[in-house]
Amino acid sequence: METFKSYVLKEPIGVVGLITPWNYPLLMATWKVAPSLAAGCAAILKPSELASITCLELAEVCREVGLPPGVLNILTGLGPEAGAPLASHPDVDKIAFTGSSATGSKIMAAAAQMVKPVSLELGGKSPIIVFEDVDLDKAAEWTAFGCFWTNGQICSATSRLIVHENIVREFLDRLVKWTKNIKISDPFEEGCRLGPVVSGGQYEKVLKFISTAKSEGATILSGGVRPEHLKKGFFVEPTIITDVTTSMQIWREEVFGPVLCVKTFSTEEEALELANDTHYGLGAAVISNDLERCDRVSKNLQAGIVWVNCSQPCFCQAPWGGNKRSGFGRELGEWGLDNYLSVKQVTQYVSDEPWGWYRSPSKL
Ligand SMILES: NC(=O)c1ccc[n+]([C@@H]2O[C@H](COP(=O)([O-])OP(=O)(O)OC[C@H]3O[C@@H](n4cnc5c(N)ncnc54)[C@H](O)[C@@H]3O)[C@@H](O)[C@H]2O)c1
Ligand SMILES: C[N+](C)(C)CC=O
Repeated sequence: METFKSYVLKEPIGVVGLITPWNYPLLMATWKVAPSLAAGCAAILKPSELASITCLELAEVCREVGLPPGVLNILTGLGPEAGAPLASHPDVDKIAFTGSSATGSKIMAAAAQMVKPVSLELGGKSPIIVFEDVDLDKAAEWTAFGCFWTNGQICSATSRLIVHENIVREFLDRLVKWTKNIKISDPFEEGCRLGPVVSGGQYEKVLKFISTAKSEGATILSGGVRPEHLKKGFFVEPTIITDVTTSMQIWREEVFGPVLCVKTFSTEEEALELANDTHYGLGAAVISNDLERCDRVSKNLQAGIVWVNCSQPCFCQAPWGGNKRSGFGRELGEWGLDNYLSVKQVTQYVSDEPWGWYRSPSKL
C-alpha cells in the first residue's frame, strides 16, 4: 500500500463531567481527575454532597502547583441539582460516574439524549467462595476483611460467603471469633479497625436490611446491633447472617454496610451458580489451596475483578471495573487514560500518480 498512509491520533474527548460517591471521596475523585487531565481534557468534578471537602482541597492543591484556571472545576451540590444538569449538558462531552447502580442508570438515560459517552463504576454484591481444602484461619481472616473492611462501605465488598458444607460449622466458628476481635471505636482511637458508618441515613438503612433479613426467616449469627460499649454514633457490629435463601433481599441487594450473608455448597458447579446468581458483576473471590481449581473458577466467575486467596487488594496498574449492572468501562492504568481519549484515524493520499479510479476501478 504505497498509495495511502494511515495513522491513528488519540485526542482528548473534551470537557468531561466526573461524578463521584461519598465513599473513598478523594481516591474516587483522583481515579478520574488524574487520567482525564493527563489525557488533556478539562474536568468538572461533582463530588458527593456527603463528602465534598477533600475534593475542594484537591482543587486548592492543583491551583497551588500551577494548574491553569478552568482546567479542573469543582461543582458541589446535590445529585439532582448539580449532577443531573452536568450529565445532560450539551457542552459536556463525556460523563465518568462512580456511584450506585440506580443513579448510574439515570445518568446513562440523561447522557443518551445527547448520544454522550459514559463510563459507569457502580455497585456490587460480590461473592467469596471458600472451598474445603483451606487453612480455616487464613480463609476466615480474608472473609472478615473482604466484607468488614471500612465497614463494608466498599463497592467490591465480598458480602456473600459461599462456603463448602463440610467445613461450614468450624469455619463460621472461626469467622465469628475473628469478627469479635475487630476493635470498634472512635476512629481516632489507637488500634481502631471499625468506625461508624457514614451517616444517620446509612445507619438506618443497614439496620433495616438486617431486620428485613430476620423477618424473611434468616438467622443473625453474630452482630446485627449497635456495639454495647458505644452508646452514640452510627456504629453497627460486624454482622453474619445465615439461613439465607437466594430470593431474600439480603442475598440480592447491596447493603453497603458491615453485613455478610452465608450460603453453603457441595460442588464447584453449585458454588459458581450461587456466585453468579446476581445482577451485579464487580468483584469475586475464591479461596482454595488447589490453584488449578482457582484458575478454573476465576475464569467462570462473572465479575470484572477476581481475587484468589485474598479479597480487596487493588493496584493502580490493573484495570478496575465491573460487568452486568456493576457498570462498564475500566479505571486505572492505561485503561483509565483510554476513558478520556477519542480515537481518530487519519488517512493521507501519498502517491504521485493520479488517482485514476475512473480509468481502473480495480484500484481500491
Ligand atoms: N464500582 C466502583 O468502583 C465504585 C466505587 C465506589 C462506590 N461505588 C458505589 O457507589 C455507591 C455509594 O455511593 P453513593 O451513595 O454516593 O452513590 P449515589 O449514586 O447516591 O451518588 C453518587 C453521586 O451521584 C450524584 N447523583 C445523585 N443523583 C444524581 C442524578 N440524578 N444525576 C447525576 N448525579 C447524581 C450524587 O450527588 C453523588 O455525587 C455504592 O453503590 C457503591 O457500590 C462504586
Ligand atoms: C474502588 N475502591 C475499592 C477503592 C473503593 C470502592 O468502593
